[in-house]
Amino acid sequence: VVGGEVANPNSWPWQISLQYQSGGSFYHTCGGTLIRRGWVMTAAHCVDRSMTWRVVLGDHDIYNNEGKEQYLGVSQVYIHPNWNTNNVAGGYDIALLRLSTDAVLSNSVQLGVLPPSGQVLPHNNPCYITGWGRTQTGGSLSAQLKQAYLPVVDYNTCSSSGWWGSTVKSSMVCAGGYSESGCQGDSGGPLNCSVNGQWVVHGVTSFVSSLGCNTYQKPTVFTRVSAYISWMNGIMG
Ligand SMILES: CC(C)c1ccc(NC(=O)[C@H](Cc2ccccc2)NC(=O)[C@H](CCCC[NH3+])NC(=O)C(F)(F)F)cc1
Repeated sequence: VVGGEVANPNSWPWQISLQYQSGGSFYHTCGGTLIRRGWVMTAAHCVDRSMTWRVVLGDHDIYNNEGKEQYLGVSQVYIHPNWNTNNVAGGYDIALLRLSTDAVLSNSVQLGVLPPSGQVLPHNNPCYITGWGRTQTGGSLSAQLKQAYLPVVDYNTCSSSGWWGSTVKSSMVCAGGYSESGCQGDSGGPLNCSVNGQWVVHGVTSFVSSLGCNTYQKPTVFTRVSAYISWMNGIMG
């Protein structure tokens, strides 16, 4: 996350850290959202290499154990069938992870609320991106979870020339586009939008400009969760 601030610990209790094993250690690679006690939603581009994954719930500082963390294995990865790893602009950047054991819910570990199928938010709807991603283009990951205010940029604006043009599809959500943005390592995490006074996870962090994370008029682009509700229900049952 470029800009914004460090979040209050566990104030986004559905945010997870997706980590891969290398040698004897695990490393943060993406964010995700706990959507059922046994299921995590993330980006397809996060899991299109087969690795040994783990999900960390209730985390704040990814480099220190503060006692509220739950470390769960991943028993199955479901990548959207239309995802094309060579074309993030094609959309379908969404995947579900079946956890090897169910999460134990608490103040620090809660389920994210998903939108109704088809819901599209208006321009400037208040949202926050959260994640442990780089804090500058080419920078390093954030040790502590960060948040940044990223209001919705409607499709009409986001797909206009000078903005993302035809790279962005209506199955995506744009947000931000000024000084705050997502960045590498935020992928797969939630776009948390305020709808009728409730936080709803409307996006899965997908891509930023290859010119740099907080590029002017290239808002962070998210998979629009409300376009994939029926696919997810088909997988999770
Ligand atoms: C034109 C279109 C096909 C397109 C192609 C690539 C991108 N962006 C990218 O590829 C930038 C590259 C980058 C590197 C370093 C610093 C900043 C940006 N990376 C990204 O946007 C990666 C997703 C890559 C998926 C493709 N394997 N996502 C993210 O970094 C995140 F966190 F914002 F979600 C954006 C659009």
